[in-house]
Amino acid sequence: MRVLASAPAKIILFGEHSVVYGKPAIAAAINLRTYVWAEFNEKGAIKIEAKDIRVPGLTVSFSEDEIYFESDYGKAAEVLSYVRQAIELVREEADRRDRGITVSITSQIPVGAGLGSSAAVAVATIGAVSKLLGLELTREEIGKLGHRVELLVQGASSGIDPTVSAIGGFIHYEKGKFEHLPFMELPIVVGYTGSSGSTKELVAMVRKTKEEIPEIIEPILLSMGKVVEKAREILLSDLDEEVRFERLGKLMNINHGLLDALGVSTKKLSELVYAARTAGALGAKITGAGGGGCMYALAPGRQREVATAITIAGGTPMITEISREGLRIEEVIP
Ligand SMILES: Nc1ncnc2c1ncn2[C@@H]1O[C@H](COP(=O)(O)OP(=O)(O)OP(=O)(O)O)[C@@H](O)[C@H]1O
Ligand SMILES: C[C@@](O)(CCO)CC(=O)[O-]
Ligand SMILES: [Mg+2]
Repeated sequence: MRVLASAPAKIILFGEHSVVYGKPAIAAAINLRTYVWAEFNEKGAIKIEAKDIRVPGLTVSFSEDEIYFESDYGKAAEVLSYVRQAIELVREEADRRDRGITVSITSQIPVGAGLGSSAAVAVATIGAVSKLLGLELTREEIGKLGHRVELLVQGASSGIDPTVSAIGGFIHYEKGKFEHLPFMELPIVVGYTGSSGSTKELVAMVRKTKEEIPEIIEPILLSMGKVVEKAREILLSDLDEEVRFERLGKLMNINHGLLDALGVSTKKLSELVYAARTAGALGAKITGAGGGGCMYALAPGRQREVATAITIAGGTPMITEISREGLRIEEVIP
């Protein structure tokens, strides 16, 4: 039997980092996907084929049943740890720790770019392997297992990324609980700096600063939570679209400033943010963990101009759409 599952990337509209400390956040699944094939192998081992993963300084290539690391083994093992943990967790849930499983991954999501590649690969792997082992899990349960994978690998995770990747759509998330927000098309442009940041390292860096100067960092996290609550209120209001976008844009700019204060922006991210605002975006901010990766801009009627400004500033614009669908079982071959 072979199973193909896929799971989407996400953007965090408001509340990254503060969500790790129990504050709310708002996120949406987007139309870039990671695909995972899962099948049994007779060797009782876990085998991972990650055909197109690109991590600076590391090349991993694979043959039928061997994995070659063209750099140090430690780094390669670390890169594949989300997938390995996802498989191990599902084998445990199914009480089939002995079962040999081969997974093969292809992905459209840039890695370490703030678009939730770690959550998408974990969720798609859990989806494919659980189906293979005959476990009946809901999307919500798969999101929770994805959260456990992120906790095991990163040490800290709010769970928002695996939740939105598993269930799809547009959500408000707080302390493991989510609420679907009304589906709406937002006129946004995502700008990719081309460089990556490690969520594990950025979350650890914020924690260290918080421990050093809690009297300064805690009020920032509190403000971020308030920005999210205000954004939710605006999204659920019946305000006129123009006013609504203008207010959301202002909140995005405040949220970006607060993230910058936490130290997770970079020169390039800020350049793309300011280029977008200058080209007429109502708001622009980092999305995801930062340290490189992506920003996004809200630009009703100005998406083309903002995309051009991002290109001129040295970034790669992506016009993305919100994906209603989360985890999908694409194919089951008996
Ligand atoms: N296609 C893939 N195959 C295998 N592992 C992957 C793949 N895509 C991502 N990963 C794993 O996820 C890691 C990147 O996750 P990380 O959380 O640091 O960034 P992200 O999820 O892309 O961004 P963010 O968490 O800010 O949304 C990679 O180093 C690798 O371990
Ligand atoms: C930085 C962070 O808040 C979002 C990463 O997309 C981490 C998390 O919520 O687990
Ligand atoms: Mg991640």
